[in-house]
Amino acid sequence: MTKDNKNNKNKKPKFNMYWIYGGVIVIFLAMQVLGGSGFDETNPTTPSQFMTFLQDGDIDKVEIVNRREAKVYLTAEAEAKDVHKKSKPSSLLPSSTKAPNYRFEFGDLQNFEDDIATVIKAENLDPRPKVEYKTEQNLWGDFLIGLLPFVLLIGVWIFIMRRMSGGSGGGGAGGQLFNIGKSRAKLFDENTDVKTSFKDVAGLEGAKEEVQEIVDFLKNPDKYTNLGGKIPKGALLVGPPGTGKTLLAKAVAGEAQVPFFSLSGSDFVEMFVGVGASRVRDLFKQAKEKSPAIIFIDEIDAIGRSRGKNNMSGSNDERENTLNQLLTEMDGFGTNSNVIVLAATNRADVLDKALMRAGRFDRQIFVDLPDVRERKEIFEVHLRPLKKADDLDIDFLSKQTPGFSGADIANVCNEAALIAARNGKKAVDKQDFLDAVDRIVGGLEKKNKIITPGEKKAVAFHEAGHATVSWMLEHAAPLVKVTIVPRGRSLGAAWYLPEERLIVRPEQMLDEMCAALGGRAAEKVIFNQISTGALSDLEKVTKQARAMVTIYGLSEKVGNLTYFDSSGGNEYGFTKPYSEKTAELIDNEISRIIEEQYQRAINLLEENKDKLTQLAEVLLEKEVIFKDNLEKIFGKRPYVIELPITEEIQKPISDEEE
Ligand SMILES: Nc1ncnc2c1ncn2[C@@H]1O[C@H](COP(=O)(O)OP(=O)(O)OP(=O)(O)O)[C@@H](O)[C@H]1O
Ligand SMILES: [Zn+2]
Repeated sequence: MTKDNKNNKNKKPKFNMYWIYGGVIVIFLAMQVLGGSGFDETNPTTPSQFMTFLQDGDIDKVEIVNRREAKVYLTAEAEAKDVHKKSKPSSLLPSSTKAPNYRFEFGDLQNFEDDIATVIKAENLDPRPKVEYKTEQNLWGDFLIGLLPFVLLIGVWIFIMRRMSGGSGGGGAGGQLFNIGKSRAKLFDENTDVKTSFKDVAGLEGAKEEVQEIVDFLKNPDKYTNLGGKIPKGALLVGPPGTGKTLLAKAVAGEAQVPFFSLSGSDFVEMFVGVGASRVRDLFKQAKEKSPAIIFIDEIDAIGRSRGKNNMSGSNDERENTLNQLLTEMDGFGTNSNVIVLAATNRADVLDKALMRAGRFDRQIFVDLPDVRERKEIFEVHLRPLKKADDLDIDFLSKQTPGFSGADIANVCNEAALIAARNGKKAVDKQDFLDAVDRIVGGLEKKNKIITPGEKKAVAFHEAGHATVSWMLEHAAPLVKVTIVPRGRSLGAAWYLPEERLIVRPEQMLDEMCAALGGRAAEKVIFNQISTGALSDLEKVTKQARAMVTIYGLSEKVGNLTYFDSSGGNEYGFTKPYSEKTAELIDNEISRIIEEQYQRAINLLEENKDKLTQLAEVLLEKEVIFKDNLEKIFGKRPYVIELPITEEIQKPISDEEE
């Protein structure tokens, strides 16, 4: 905003504010009167009576209002026959008026919906009773409660507006004020802004294929509707943060050459009653005007969280109203409106089931963390704008970044460029990338952390111990990288490639325990003394051993039984489901298992003391070693771990020592 404008505004006389207050109140009142249903006194009934009517096939339609009240419309026959007379003291309303025959509050929406579905199925009702969802505003309650903070906040807001001079000219503070119910969606126009295409989205083959269909729907809707098919209204992109959900949605818009409305679920939520719902309404109105179009709602969980899971505060009415409005809009627009809603979430499991019903977000598209091959493609995309050294090995980089999301990789590339620039290099080379990866994995390298040479040696042997043992054992996870560079709170770490196993055999568990104990065993073998550095190893091993004995029934002495309770277990937690004698047996078994594996690790390391020492020395010198260094010392690993080709590496397991 220009200076003129600002001055202008400051000159405005004060009474103007009161004028605005008055206007708001009048408009608010009018909205309530026009929009609200008022009070209609229809006969109350109870949920169980309702279920009886439903079973008898006497129900034509149920309207679910505000997710807590049902309005019931009987079928014409039921009304004519005047059945259920006993349950309703006054006469039925004539069927020409559309007032419901009954209304009642049911407790939990989910249960209620389930009950209805069960009855419909059991009775095989035909025609099926209709179930519709509505939002209605309660005339005075919401109004009075909503008004006070509203007025106060408007005061504050106008104050802030005047100072910040935000907004785009014209209306000034007043204009801003009346825009509160307007959607905050960012519009990317097809001609100018939506330039993203599938080429910019690396990997994600499956997801791209699925959204390709949506592109098709948007481009040639007739092709589908001519055959009587219905165009889907929405799809849910589900996946961890930073995996490219927003990118994918944008690419759909770019490929279909349609406008793209983008906003986040939290944009709907304001402290004012009714604002969210009105924003939803406005958003859909805008999108329909520009149709075909895509609406993208990021973080839909902000409004779509299922009811009753996390609300104690009672402040969720507003969120629910917003959700209801969204559902109503999605149900409302015809299949021919050519607006497709894409929504993204990290957690589909917390979403209200109502969102996933047919005709809403009935498609789920999974956007997973990238595997090695996909990571390579993502690197290629983000390396394009960088000046990189000629010998940069992208395969190597993608192998070094298991568990990284697309956003992490974009971050690595950027960070590497910054590091190279800081060091005055002409091109970004391998070392810059490795430093960037380290920085992102474990925070800044603490080069200045005070660690004595003795400590460093101990850490090197400890980590070398892990590496040696896991190299020698068939079922231990193969190592990716070992480091003794202090980082964060840890002095060293080893990264493994975990295998995805569905069924784990005891040999595998034991090998893993042995490898985890390899650190302490190495300290014992080399220095004949142990340290506190193995805390996290011991914790892991103890848990594993306990699980073997008490959960998986893998101890012969305890037998084929489990003390695991899938129903959540004993809520009081002070009685054990076994006797003192068994408790002792369990303890003995746990320590026997651990002791055996410790001894095994010791023996292995005694036998390979020279190699262990060699490895530790390389570690001390280089601080970081990879698989290749291990192969130089030990030769090729005799055991090949067969990894599925595509789904290779999940998150690295890092074993960190305090
Ligand atoms: N598959 C990919 N190909 C290329 N770049 C990607 C990919 N995935 C992510 N990125 C990069 O990461 C950035 C962030 O991704 P995006 O915002 O789409 O993630 P998101 O899944 O929507 O994350 P969030 O759940 O946090 O909203 C993108 O702008 C892009 O630079
Ligand atoms: Zn360790």
